[in-house]
Amino acid sequence: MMSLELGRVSIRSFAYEVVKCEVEQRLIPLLASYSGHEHGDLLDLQDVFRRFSFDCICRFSFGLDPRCLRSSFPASKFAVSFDLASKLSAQRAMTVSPLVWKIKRVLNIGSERKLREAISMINELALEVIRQKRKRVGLTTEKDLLARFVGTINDDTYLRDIIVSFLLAGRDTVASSLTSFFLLLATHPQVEARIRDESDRVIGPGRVISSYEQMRELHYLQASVYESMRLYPPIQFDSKFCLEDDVLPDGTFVVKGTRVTYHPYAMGRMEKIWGGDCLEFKPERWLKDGVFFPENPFNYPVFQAGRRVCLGKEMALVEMKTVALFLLQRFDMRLASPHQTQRFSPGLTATFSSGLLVLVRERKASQASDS
Ligand code: HEM
Repeated sequence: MMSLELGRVSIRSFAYEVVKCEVEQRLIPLLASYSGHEHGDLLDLQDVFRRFSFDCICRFSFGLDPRCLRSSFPASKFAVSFDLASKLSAQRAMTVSPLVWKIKRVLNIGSERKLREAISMINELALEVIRQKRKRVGLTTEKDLLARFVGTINDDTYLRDIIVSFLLAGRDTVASSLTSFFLLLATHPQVEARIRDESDRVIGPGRVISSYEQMRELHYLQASVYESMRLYPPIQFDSKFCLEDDVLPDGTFVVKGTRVTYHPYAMGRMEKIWGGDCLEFKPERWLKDGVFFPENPFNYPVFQAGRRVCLGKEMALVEMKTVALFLLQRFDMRLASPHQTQRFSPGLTATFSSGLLVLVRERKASQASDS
């Protein structure tokens, strides 16, 4: 049901409207307020994109606006509880023995107590949003996911779990993909220039994209986004547990109960799949005669593959491409420490441990239209 709904053009257009509004009304003004400080304020783009993606996914899923991206950088209760719950869950997954957290959970102490409190805060807020939404059924023309489902799903707890899983799935992943994309653009100015050229050719010099449909013609941009996630997949590895004895396509026998892990980060850097230049950032590898050509998803499992493929893939691509188009047209960004090696923090989603500090400069009107 959810995949059918997300496959509709109307929901993709709605995703585009949400993202465009957040970009124009919050992201651009925020970056503009940081531009012009030649040696001045550095902006942590990773933090900005986390706030941005939380606002977007909440508006898309619930029709709720946590306003995390206002320039005062307010801390939303919802976002703080989300952060805490994600961090504590990741820590659980990394403990040597699950026995430790299981005992803490039974005794309701330490990290398990904090996790329980954070989850109940999220659940309360989510249920309140659902109750409010039910009151408005038939009275408004809201287009978010929740509004599409309140009429057909009567079980509030089930509805809450669907929506919360969307927030979880669609926040840090998008923030991570945007952060590494802008890192790669900052270190590959020739790719940045080609994205601007393509945008000028398809959309028009100095003009901003006006519809979701226009985006389909931007093949080089699509290739750049895919290429960036090949090198920096937001979910670097993922595990599944085998329910029954099984045999993998290469003939490997897997006994029931085995944990099987696939590793998109390693796969994205394998010569066997991508050739000798696998470590280079080369969007061209995704183009045939200038047209984007997708790789077999089993070789590129960034959104997973098969029946449990990511349901928000299109929304994620819309978000990334919209942000790229608007920001590249308006700003130049330089890394504060161009030679710094980025290290990842431990966690469920790839995050740079020192953020991504940049200097922002607004492009002159002439540059923006002649690029
Ligand atoms: C670049 C951004 C994203 C990446 C790389 C990504 C990747 C993935 C991956 C690898 C999975 C499979 C996880 C598993 O089964 O263990 C997944 C599942 C999922 N994703 Fe995404 N995702 C992204 C953005 C989004 C967004 C924006 C949304 C929501 C609008 C979303 C919604 C979902 C949902 C609902 C599932 C669960 C599907 C199921 O269990 O059948 N994702 N995603």
